[in-house]
Amino acid sequence: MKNKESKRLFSTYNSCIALFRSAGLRGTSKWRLIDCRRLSKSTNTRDLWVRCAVLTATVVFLASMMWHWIPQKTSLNTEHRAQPSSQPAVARARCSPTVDMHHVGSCKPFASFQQDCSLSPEQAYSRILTAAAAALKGEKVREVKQGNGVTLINEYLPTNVWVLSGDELFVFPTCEVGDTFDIPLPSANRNSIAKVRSISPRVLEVEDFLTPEECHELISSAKPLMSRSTVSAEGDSAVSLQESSRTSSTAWLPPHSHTLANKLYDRVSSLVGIDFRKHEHVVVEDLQAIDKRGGSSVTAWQVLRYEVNQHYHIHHDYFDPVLHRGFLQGDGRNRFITAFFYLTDVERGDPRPITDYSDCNRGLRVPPKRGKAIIFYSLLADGQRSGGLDVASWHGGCDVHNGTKWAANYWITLKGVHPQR
Ligand SMILES: O=C(O)CCC(=O)C(=O)O
Ligand SMILES: [Fe+2]
Repeated sequence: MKNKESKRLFSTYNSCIALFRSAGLRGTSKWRLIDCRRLSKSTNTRDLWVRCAVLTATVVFLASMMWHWIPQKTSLNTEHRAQPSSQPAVARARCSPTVDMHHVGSCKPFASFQQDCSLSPEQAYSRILTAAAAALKGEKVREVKQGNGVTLINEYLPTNVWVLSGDELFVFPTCEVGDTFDIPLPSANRNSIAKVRSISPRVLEVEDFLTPEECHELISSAKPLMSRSTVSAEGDSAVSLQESSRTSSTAWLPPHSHTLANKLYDRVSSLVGIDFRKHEHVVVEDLQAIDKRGGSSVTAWQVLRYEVNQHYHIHHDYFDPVLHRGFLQGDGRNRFITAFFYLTDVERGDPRPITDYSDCNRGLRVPPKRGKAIIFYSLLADGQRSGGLDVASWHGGCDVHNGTKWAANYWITLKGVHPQR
């Protein structure tokens, strides 16, 4: 009897273990609820089998639920990660139901547009082109940009957009001093922040636009080529004069620095929101563009060096039709944007104004800082084709008090403009 009983207990225990094993589990003493040893000691065998079967079925059921749940959770994660590429989260945030449309550089909208946020970004973009053309009475609308100069293709429209007609070029809207724009610089694989420093003239400042290594490379390429800076003679801009108003030294960078210059060409293009390659009437100015007699091959970089007490008195970068009539004949070229770069930190004794309207104690000051870019406009945004000059763009480089100031000019020039005064 004892033997029979122990056989029964043994077989109950084994069956219990077998059941759990088939469910991929272990019936151990740790798991009180499904402890095979305890179950096998029970005298009511049928009851034991029923309890054991119910427990096993529960465990199998729970296990299979978990089995399905884990892969499901993983696939949800995958979907979540995939979201940015299909862009619904980003695009929805950009979908403003009301979009104000502006002319280039303008802070006042000329029309508003009710957007259907259920449309795809492409459809939304093509609808705004149509709406802008209708609002502009059929004018040929070319492009719609955000405030930072980025074309709004494949994105829903934000609250404010800038509409470009014909061959109009993007101009930063300088609505409030301190406004900032996130500027993507694909050629540098990073973004920069452009900060509005002045509304009129339009002046924006961008910290760390150039890396310290790039500043160093521009300086060392220019160093052996420096000569006294000149100004264009009134009446004949092809004639360069040494004047007491500009006492710095200048070098136009030679082609051996083209690798850096080419890289920076694209970066400056992104900075000002204009694809230079796409517009025939946009040229970056090099020495030959100014000097009709030709000259050696150079890039668009004009590097400047100011020693103590050297300066460039206030002036305009545009060519005034009254003073430079000869120069403006031909292809009617004039400076539109000055991109100006500081290549060194100039030691600060007392604060020194750098950009100024009348004298060095008044006006907007932009302290030199290595890598910083300044953008300002010499032509009015709405006068790009007529050459509407922005008289407010007076500026200068004040006397350096301490150390050496290295800087560079990069002029974005338009062809075929007809200046008015
Ligand atoms: O050096 C500066 O701060 C200004 C230079 C300048 O305005 C120029 O070279 O046209
Ligand atoms: Fe200037």
